[in-house]
Amino acid sequence: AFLIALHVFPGPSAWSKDYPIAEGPRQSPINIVPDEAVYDANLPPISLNYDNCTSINISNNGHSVVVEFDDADDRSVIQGGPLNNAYRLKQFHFHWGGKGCHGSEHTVSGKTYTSELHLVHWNAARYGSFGEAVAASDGLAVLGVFLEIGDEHRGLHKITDALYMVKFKGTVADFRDFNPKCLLPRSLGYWTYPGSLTTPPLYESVTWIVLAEPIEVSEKQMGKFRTLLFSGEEEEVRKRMENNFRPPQPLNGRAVRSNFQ
Ligand SMILES: NS(=O)(=O)c1ccc(C(=O)NCc2c(F)c(F)c(F)c(F)c2F)cc1
Ligand SMILES: [Zn+2]
Repeated sequence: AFLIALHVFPGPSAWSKDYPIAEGPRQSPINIVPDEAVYDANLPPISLNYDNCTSINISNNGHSVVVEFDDADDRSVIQGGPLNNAYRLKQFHFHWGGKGCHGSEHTVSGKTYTSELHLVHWNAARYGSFGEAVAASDGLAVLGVFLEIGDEHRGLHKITDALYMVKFKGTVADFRDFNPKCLLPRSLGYWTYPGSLTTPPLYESVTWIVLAEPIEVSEKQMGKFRTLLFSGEEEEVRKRMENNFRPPQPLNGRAVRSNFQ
């Protein structure tokens, strides 16, 4: 049964067969070791300008739940930090576990969090579309935010209350006027390193910016993520969407820098 499972829905360990870059030099996620991170006093703060962002929809793509934004102009961008120009917000999505405290993609000295939010931005100063930027070494900037179990998160409610509309793979629903700024922790202290997409095609095109301070969400809110399904409405076998995270990959000598001591 295990071998059938591996064949039917190949997990991360099987990706290198179809995507040899899975064993490339700058893969993500990684285990971040704060004591080995290089404090870089020249790293400016991250600047997020989401005030005029336009969310469009929320969808279940069979891997995660994704909120897409209108990226036709520079209305919502991230800049500063390790970035040489403004990167446009395209979408955000989450990775999470089953019950318990694993589920994040990045780990911190081996510690896993219950979930990880990824805000995906692309370099519109240099590339004409997300599809073009996604394969370029400086094409993407992903802001990672850890989620840990604690008090209920008021900003997350709008998302968890919409999940019932996108239970099945391939479902999409309107999702307007959501500003992801409410999902950020108080501090924007971060680690940054050159990495990749954490799902196929695993392109090594991501400047990762991982915030050190987690946000708190309740077990009840996380439970709603686990009511999503990997499977489509027509499939007879229902597979709960959980554990959609890739484990940490070799650092291969990359420097992880921090803007805090
Ligand atoms: N977990 S993460 O590292 O933050 C991550 C971020 C974005 C994507 C993504 O956009 N995939 C779909 C996708 C592609 F993978 C493409 F290569 C492409 F050209 C697309 F247009 C596209 F939507 C995958 C993983
Ligand atoms: Zn992700």
